[in-house]
Amino acid sequence: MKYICKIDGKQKIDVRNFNFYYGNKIALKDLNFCVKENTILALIGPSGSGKTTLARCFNRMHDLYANNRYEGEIFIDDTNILDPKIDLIELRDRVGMVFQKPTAFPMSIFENIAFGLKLKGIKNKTELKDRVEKALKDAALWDEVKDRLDKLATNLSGGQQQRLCIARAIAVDPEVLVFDESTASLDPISTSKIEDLMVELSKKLTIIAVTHNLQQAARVSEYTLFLMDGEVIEYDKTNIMFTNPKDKKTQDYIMGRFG
Ligand SMILES: Nc1ncnc2c1ncn2[C@@H]1O[C@H](COP(=O)(O)OP(=O)(O)OP(=O)(O)O)[C@@H](O)[C@H]1O
Repeated sequence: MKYICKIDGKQKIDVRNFNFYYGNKIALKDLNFCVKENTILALIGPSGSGKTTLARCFNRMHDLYANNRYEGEIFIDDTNILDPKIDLIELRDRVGMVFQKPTAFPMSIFENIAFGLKLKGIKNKTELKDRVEKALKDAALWDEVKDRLDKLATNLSGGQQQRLCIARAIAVDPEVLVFDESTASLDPISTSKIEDLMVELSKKLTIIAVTHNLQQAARVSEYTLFLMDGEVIEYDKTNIMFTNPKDKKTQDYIMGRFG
């Protein structure tokens, strides 16, 4: 696979000669591509193609299991995040993740957001309050929860909990935000709110969004990367890929012939 970097803007992420293994099993093969800054890249592909595996490489989540192995390089700006010397806590502040299932912690709405800030060593009450408020505003949740910040977050609706997870992720000022099927368990109205939020957030940070929903990829992303069997089959501007896919496999997938 040749190196793909035909973005029309500043590059934020650069993936080079990258392979990923679960034990002896190779799950991502010879990935070479870059991601434009302050935009949304959609990762699409059939079930088992490696989308989640790739998403989890950007903040080294796979390090939780000893048999997982990365090869090659992933640069975020000038830092190779696969360098063994990298501080993983710092990396996970730079690269936030929002998962498929909303995961509010069983504590108050305020504490859900303050949690990560306190871990970063922020103790000043006024600063905590201001940053929690800003994160909730940026996640378009503030108006719905401002009068009940001390109430249990797990009582919020699924869509609200997902926006709470986004608020928690953005509270620590990440540069990159990875959404892994983050609207898959939500109703259409909540999905639409999250999509609007993704587009708004992408003005300030770089978003990678795994999705099975091709309409969603078409609605929100500027670029799309199509994966199959752990390989990049095609990478292009979304409007080009969806109207004029070059590879037969991409055409078949987009036409709903498999996956
Ligand atoms: N922990 C693991 N150990 C071994 N193999 C795994 C593990 N997790 C995923 N895989 C394998 O890696 C490949 C890629 O899986 P991955 O979950 O990344 O695909 P995906 O495109 O996200 O699929 P889906 O759309 O169904 O979520 C699959 O063959 C899967 O079986």
